[in-house]
Amino acid sequence: MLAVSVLAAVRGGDEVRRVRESNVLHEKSKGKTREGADDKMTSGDVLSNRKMFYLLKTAFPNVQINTEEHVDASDQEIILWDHKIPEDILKEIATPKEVPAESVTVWIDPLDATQEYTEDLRKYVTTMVCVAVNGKPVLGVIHKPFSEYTAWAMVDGGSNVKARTYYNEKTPRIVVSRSHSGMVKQVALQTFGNQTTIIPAGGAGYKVLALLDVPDKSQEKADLYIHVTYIKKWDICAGNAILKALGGHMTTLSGEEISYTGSDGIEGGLLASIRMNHQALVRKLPDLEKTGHK
Ligand SMILES: Nc1ncnc2c1ncn2[C@@H]1O[C@H](COP(=O)(O)O)[C@@H](OP(=O)(O)O)[C@H]1O
Ligand SMILES: [Mg+2]
Repeated sequence: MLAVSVLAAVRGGDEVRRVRESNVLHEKSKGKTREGADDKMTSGDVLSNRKMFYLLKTAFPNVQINTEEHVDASDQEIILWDHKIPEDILKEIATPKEVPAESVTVWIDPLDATQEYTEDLRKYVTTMVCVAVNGKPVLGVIHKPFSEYTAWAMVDGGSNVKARTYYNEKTPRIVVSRSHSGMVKQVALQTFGNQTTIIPAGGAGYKVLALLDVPDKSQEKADLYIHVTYIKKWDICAGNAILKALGGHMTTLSGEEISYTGSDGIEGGLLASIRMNHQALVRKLPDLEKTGHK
């Protein structure tokens, strides 16, 4: 499943790159977010979604797959998997685990940072696949199509990415949304003081990678990732799985674990950290309901 997830992220990424390079994006709005921003979609999102969905669906017909973009019921594409498992995965994952198909939920984000994609800010764009078992994130893949970099990890399995050696817990550099920010800057400065550096960036995948030891030159580094507005599970599940596999945490702002079954969205904001006392960070954050910062 990890091998198929990596392949799906890479193949989806090929579509994302091809559409961007053609300069014909067919940009549309799917509607508005709760905060009134355009919820955008392009041919890059749709074509990537189709490739990623059918690769996973053909290889694993019995698992629930939740994708950001709509898949037409009349479209019965079959995309075969060649059953090749890359060497690095074989080397890292010594003991595969079997789970019943009914316990699995797959979350596909065919193009994270669509807003930035339309602005041609390529470094923020990722494709992501996440596999949850009984709602718990287990496998995560984040792929950067314009750098051809892929990070993957499996909880209690292995990974091709690791944490950095140092994180600044006192005055952290905090990566936040540049296009769905809400009151995140105020919350961050109120919690950690005015010395704290805020790094606005696109994409939830990009922001999780900012916390890790990623060789890609276009990747900024941060110590924490905070989000305060509504967000969808395909945006965050892969990052959550990778952080968890590496000993980090992604929770709501009040420290609750996120369950990756059922509804598509989460209301309680996000706090992502690694090699820090996550619960102590949660205690430091203001209660957003009370302060009206939600
Ligand atoms: N308030 C909100 N409502 C809906 N989607 C949101 C959101 N805040 C963030 N997202 C989605 O989460 C992803 C990361 O957001 P950001 O770049 O602002 O940090 C983007 O996904 P997509 O690009 O896949 O749509 C964005 O659309
Ligand atoms: Mg998307």
